[in-house]
Amino acid sequence: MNYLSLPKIDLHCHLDGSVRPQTIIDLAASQNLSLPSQDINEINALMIAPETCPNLEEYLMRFELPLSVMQTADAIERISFELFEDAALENVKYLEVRFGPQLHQQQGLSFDDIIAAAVAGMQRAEQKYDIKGNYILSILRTFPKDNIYAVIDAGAAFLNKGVAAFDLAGAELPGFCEAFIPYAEYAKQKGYKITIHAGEQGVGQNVFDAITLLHAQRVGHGIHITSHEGAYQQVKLHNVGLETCPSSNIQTKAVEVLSDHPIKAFYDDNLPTTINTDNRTVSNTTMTDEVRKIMQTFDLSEADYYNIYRTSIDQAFTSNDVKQHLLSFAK
Ligand SMILES: O=c1[nH]cnc2c1ncn2[C@@H]1O[C@H](CO)[C@@H](O)[C@H]1O
Ligand SMILES: [Zn+2]
Repeated sequence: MNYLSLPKIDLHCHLDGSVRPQTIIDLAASQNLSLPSQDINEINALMIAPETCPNLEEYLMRFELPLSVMQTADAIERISFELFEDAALENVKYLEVRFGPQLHQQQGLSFDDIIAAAVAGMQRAEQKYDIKGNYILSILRTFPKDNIYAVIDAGAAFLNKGVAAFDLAGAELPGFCEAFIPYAEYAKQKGYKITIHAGEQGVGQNVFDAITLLHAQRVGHGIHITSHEGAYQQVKLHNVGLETCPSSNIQTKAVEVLSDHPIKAFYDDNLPTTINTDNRTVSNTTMTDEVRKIMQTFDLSEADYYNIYRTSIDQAFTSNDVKQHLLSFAK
């Protein structure tokens, strides 16, 4: 099977976790920032999370270095373009990228500038390559909540013009959802779609809460629904898309080894299961690698792959026109 040439869809990919190492070196030089090293291999090693981190927090430390160079509009535009370019060159036909606008204000950029730059980079790539995309705005769960409405308001101007959805990311504690009910409600009213990181490090109850309290239409990872019958049934009942990210799930110890990943059981039980990268640099992966790993580990056929591809189309936060275009690549 030629995994590179398969048409692919990535619904869960973080901008700051997918920066090219060489771009970090270039941007640090042009921004007069000092780096721990100028050697591309050492920069790469600093950004790639170990094969198994003790926990999600250890994994999340890898984002500091890329974020240090992502504090200007030009840098964000470039990194956004390059991510869509990298994906297009491996036949990703549709890509939803998420990032946290709150993480890009170290030099005073406004939320509007930050979101506009990310969208502009995506649109430049859409002109050049056969790829379409949308942005998802991630709120950091561990950050002060005082500017969440401002992020939602700034992003609302880009809805249907490059921004599609609202997300919660960062460290996952049991019971985190309740504190975010008013923000998810507000985002929904403004017209955002909703996806929430849940059931990754935290308990299955978080997935149940994300669906029932925060209107999640998809969940990031969702692994721990395996040990929570109520959450499992909610996913099934409401056709909630499971954005699984196999390599990342091993690194953060959401699962021990790939053969233990519940993705095949989810697929066999007709849950809306998708394959995604999470972080191309931090997880040292590509969509081609993720698809290959899952297909080989679980002995999936080409027909199985296209079932998953069609589920990704169904779950994508995009227009019917784009969905029709994506279906044209399906077998
Ligand atoms: O797998 C993950 N689980 C939870 N949070 C994550 C994951 N990957 C990245 N981020 C967080 O999302 C922020 C915005 O992109 C990143 O800076 C990182 O803190
Ligand atoms: Zn993620």
